[in-house]
Amino acid sequence: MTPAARISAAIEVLDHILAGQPAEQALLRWSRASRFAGSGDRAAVRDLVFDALRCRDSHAALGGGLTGRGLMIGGLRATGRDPAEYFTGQGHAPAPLGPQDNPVEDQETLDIPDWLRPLWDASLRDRADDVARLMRQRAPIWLRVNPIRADAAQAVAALGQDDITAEPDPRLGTALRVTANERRLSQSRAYRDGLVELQDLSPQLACASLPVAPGMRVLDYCAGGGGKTLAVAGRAPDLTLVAHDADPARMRDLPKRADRAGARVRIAERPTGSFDLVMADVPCSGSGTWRRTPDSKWRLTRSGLDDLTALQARILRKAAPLVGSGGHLAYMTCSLLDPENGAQIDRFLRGNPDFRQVARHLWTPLDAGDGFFLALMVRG
Ligand SMILES: C[S@@+](CC[C@H](N)C(=O)[O-])C[C@H]1O[C@@H](n2cnc3c(N)ncnc32)[C@H](O)[C@@H]1O
Repeated sequence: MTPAARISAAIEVLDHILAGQPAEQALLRWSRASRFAGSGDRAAVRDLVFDALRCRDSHAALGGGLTGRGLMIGGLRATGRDPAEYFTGQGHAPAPLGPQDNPVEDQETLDIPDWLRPLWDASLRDRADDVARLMRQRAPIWLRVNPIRADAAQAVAALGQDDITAEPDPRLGTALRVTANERRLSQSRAYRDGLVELQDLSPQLACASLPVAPGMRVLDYCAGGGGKTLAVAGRAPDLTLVAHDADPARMRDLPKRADRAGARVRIAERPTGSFDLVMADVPCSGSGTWRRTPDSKWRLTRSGLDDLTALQARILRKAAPLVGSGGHLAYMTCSLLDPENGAQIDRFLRGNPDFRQVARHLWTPLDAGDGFFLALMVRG
């Protein structure tokens, strides 16, 4: 496909997304209907669509309006290119520019939804504008080296065999930042043999800070695919690791992932007893990961956020009794919003005087990874 034909395809996909279709579904639908598109075309169209969604309002203003066409025109102007070179109407290129495609005046925006802006500012304070600006960019790809299988140098060498380059991060010995050929990861030997897992830097830093010691009983109360379970698995020997999720189907791949990683994990539908560490990586707005899933930025609503905070409070109520005396409760979100983070934990601590907070941290993209929140509490 020519660059102009890719733009036409992105316009079509974006129009479906703007009409309410989730981004992944709209892309899949387009790719199924476009057998002529090769893997390079599919990746390029995906990038165009996600770049546009990250900067939805500012690109719409630059491109004459909130349509797929407006987003593509605005995106070209934002990067200093002349849309007229692509919008020629020839072949599969979009129709030539007209007066309706002129920029709209006075649309100053940092691409945070209007209703959310006050909450965003209150949550991030003096970092609010800088974090909003970073949310308009692509996120770097991070890997976690699995210490059960390899050290960082061995993992880098194994990735190199598949021409994937990655650099260790000075902040954490197990964190690698991928610098080339990230799309080869899932087929690489290093990944297939469990030397590395895809995991953003911020949750890696959070998991590395948890109190984990040999022989401990650890419960991952919201295990999902097991990203946090496996991050803890490599931290100490002889752990009893139990994974739970209200939706067991979410843990379907966990046994296979654990095998690949060389970790022993027991799945529990109804966890009982007491644990030295209970992790609650709760469902959240995902506002810390909006660089990777930019359509969710525009889908979040006030009532959706209220539903999430109520669910988070219920999960905390259920997880807390499973923490043994002297044990820890680690509450985590990939959100940057205070109602899901600090305010949630303040309310929990007020209602549960047997818990005391020992650490609280909010990572933001200013730290290079996604937005991520951790509150660590001890019981008794
Ligand atoms: C943010 S995801 C977890 C991601 C996972 N920890 C990881 O690292 O891959 C939140 C998970 O909480 C689960 N969940 C939702 N409600 C729950 C509840 N009441 N109790 C336990 N888990 C719940 C969801 O099914 C979802 O898998």
